[in-house]
Amino acid sequence: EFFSSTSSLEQLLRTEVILLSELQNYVNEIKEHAELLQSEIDAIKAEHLSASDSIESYLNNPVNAFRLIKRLHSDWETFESSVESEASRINYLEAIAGHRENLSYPTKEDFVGTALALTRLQQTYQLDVSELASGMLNGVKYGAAMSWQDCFVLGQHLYELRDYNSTVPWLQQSMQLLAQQHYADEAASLDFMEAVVSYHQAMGDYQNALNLINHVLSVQPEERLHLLETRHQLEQLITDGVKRGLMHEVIRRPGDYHASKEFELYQQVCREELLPTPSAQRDLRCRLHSGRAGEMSYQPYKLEELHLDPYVIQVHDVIGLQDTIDLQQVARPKLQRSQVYSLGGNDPTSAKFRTSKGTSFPYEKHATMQRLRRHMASITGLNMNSAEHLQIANYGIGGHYEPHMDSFDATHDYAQDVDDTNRVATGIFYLSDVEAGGGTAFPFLPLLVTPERGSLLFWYNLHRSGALDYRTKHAGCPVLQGSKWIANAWIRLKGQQDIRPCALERDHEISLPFKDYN
Ligand SMILES: O=C(O)CCC(=O)C(=O)O
Ligand SMILES: [Fe+2]
Repeated sequence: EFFSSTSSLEQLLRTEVILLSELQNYVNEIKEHAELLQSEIDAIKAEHLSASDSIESYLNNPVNAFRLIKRLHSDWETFESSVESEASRINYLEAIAGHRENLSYPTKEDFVGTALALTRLQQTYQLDVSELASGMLNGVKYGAAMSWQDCFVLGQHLYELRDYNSTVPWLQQSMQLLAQQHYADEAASLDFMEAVVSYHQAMGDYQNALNLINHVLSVQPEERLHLLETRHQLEQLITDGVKRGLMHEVIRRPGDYHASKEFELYQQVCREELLPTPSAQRDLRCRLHSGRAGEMSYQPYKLEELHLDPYVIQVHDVIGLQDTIDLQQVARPKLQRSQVYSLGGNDPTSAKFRTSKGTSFPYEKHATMQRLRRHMASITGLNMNSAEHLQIANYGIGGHYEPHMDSFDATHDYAQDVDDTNRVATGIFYLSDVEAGGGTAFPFLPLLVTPERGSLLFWYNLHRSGALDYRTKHAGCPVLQGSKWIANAWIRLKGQQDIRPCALERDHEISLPFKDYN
């Protein structure tokens, strides 16, 4: 599976480079073959030219007569068979068949994944489909433009997924691009547009159906009279304000998280529409923190408070560029599609709401990881003996992790867990910058943390009483541009009793309203 991380997409690019060179070989060979045939054609043409002066005297020459007969008797057959058994074609097809076995190819799941990722980006960041299709983001050109076929295939796919609201703008964009092609006025293009009219009609998107019919009729008013009837019906439906069709039939399931208030908050935080209030920011400080004595204290940490209650900090320049590169390098060959613990079950599975690739290591495995552990210990003062393995993850374009708690609720089966206590705190080392999107969002605070290479984001998931602090629900916003690398350090409660003593008073009420916010 390739779509979920940038690292594995590189393999697909390699596949394409090889396929391209095979195709180039094939083209070179057929060009050579074509040149050979051309020289034969030229020779025969020259012969015909000399014959054209006087056909009779030409044919009266026994040599010419022999040559004509010989050509038609055997040469033309040779041409035919040389076309028929063109070695280059066979070589090409054989080479490609061989590559099918050995090279990396995307699967249907990859295709679905990228299509979903594109619409996720479009929806989360409310991108303009025509801008996105033209390879622009916020007015900046970031990539190649999509063709009308690209947009159509994407729209068709979303249609199959019954995401009609996402289908509409892509089909609309596809038809607009088609109308700009030099072959737009040809019958085949207009037939295609007519077919797309039926899609819009079926969805109940009458306005786009009508616009498209009007366009087709404006190009071929005489030939497409059969559309007048449909046009009339559509106009009637629009005037009557009829709401019918697939778009209106999808019933929002009551538990549809993507339609919830919480999810809307999350998306607003990702878009930076929802920012911390000035009063929440007033008491925040940046300070130098010398860290726990005896640990990595040769240089004070640059600690920035992001939120006081719950306590969230970002510590800048904790590890160097080379460390982040090392960790990516070590993780790269081991990346697997990230798993999540699904509700009710303790078996991890891959899910649409978390698309990234990850792998984990015991800290002892690598000197850089041991350094991360000592930094964590020094900065937080917590006992790292109860830390889980370091988890390194990579998100590709559109990669995200929807809002979740890192700590476990009452359904967690500790009997199946190597550790028997909850995750008291989370540390995220950012191993890369992200060019656009991909922030860590806390919808309830509200807070968006920008990934900054070498920095550490840290917060407590639990109240001092040990109860879950629901305000720390957080998410990885979709990556809009770039490749996001993080290393997660989860610290368990065991062994922290003297460091962060349990509060005796009930301190968790404050976060209860966020428990089932939705
Ligand atoms: O990617 C992020 O910014 C957050 C990741 C996260 O929350 C997790 O892996 O548990
Ligand atoms: Fe998390």
